[in-house]
Amino acid sequence: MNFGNTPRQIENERKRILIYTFVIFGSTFLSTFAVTSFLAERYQLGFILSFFFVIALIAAKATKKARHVQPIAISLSSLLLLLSIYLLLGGGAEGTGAYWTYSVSIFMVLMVGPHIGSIFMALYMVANFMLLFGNFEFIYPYTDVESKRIVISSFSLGGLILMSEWVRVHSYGAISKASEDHRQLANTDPLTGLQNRLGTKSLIEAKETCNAAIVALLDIDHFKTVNDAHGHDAGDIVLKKLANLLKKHTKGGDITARWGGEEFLLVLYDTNLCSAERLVQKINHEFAQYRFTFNHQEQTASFSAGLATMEDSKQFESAVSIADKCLYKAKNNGRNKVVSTL
Ligand SMILES: Nc1nc2c(ncn2[C@@H]2O[C@H](COP(=O)(O)OP(=O)(O)OP(=O)(O)O)[C@@H](O)[C@H]2O)c(=O)[nH]1
Repeated sequence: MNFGNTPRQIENERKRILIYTFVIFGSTFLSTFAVTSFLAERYQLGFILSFFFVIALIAAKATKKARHVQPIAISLSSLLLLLSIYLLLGGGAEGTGAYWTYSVSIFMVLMVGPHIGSIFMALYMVANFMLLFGNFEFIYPYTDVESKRIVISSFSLGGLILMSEWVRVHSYGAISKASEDHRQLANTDPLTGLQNRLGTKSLIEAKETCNAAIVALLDIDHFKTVNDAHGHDAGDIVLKKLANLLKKHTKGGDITARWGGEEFLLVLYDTNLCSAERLVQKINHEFAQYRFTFNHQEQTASFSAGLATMEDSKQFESAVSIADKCLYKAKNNGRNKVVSTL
């Protein structure tokens, strides 16, 4: 059984299963009681139950095809509300119909969830109260004691099911949020707020395979000397400055990551090697121009970069490896350089 990954998909699959459950149990009961009603010459009840049996089968077929099952769930719940009212009114077989409305009303709420379910349950309760205490001529002649028992038990059952649905939805929301927060934490570099390796790989995997891009690997030059001269906190400031520059110069769809230590990675979409090289040169220039002040001393920093083309997501690892070779050349050629496969 696959419930999907997002809260929406999980909720959709939950409803799909509930509809199938209704179809399996409902159609068994409906068909059995339809036959017994016909045999007992309760033709109206027999026809109504047969109608709901057919509806259950149609719902099963529609649910199989539908991507989003909420409209089917709402339609079924509306029909179940009508079935409850009919059973209350007619009394089913010798007044037992009212008791069947308990399970029908539970299904009605479970299928649509607590928000819309509250409306259906409220309508059911109002109908229940009005029909049983309204002294109407057309309703099955329940005794006073029966009416009170049915109203009280259906109200307490309705309240309980709504409360448990609200608790389920809210606790489930909290679990989803906690799991999303953990996923974010696992995919993000805490110092710079950029993607880390894990986050980058999952973003790459999520992309269409045909997405071509340019991969750029950037490494701060002589970063150890910044740490040694001014301390680790000063080094962190340099890392954050470069991270902010990378964020500033990249677009929403691009990937900006801290690849490790003083190494950064860009995956630039909708561009070519030439334009990407110009962009990295521009970032390089801006970074080199920046004056840091550590312990009343001015300090500059630079980076070297290597760029390679990635034809599709599957080539990511090999593109990083080629970009790394270009980066190595940039370092060997005196640093503060951008080298591509051009
Ligand atoms: N401040 C700080 N330093 C870090 C962090 N991660 C790695 N480093 C430091 O980055 C330095 C990397 O040094 P090297 O690999 O020798 O590279 P480099 O000094 O930049 O020299 P080249 O790359 O050859 O130009 C090491 O001193 C690490 O301790 C970090 O999160 N914060």
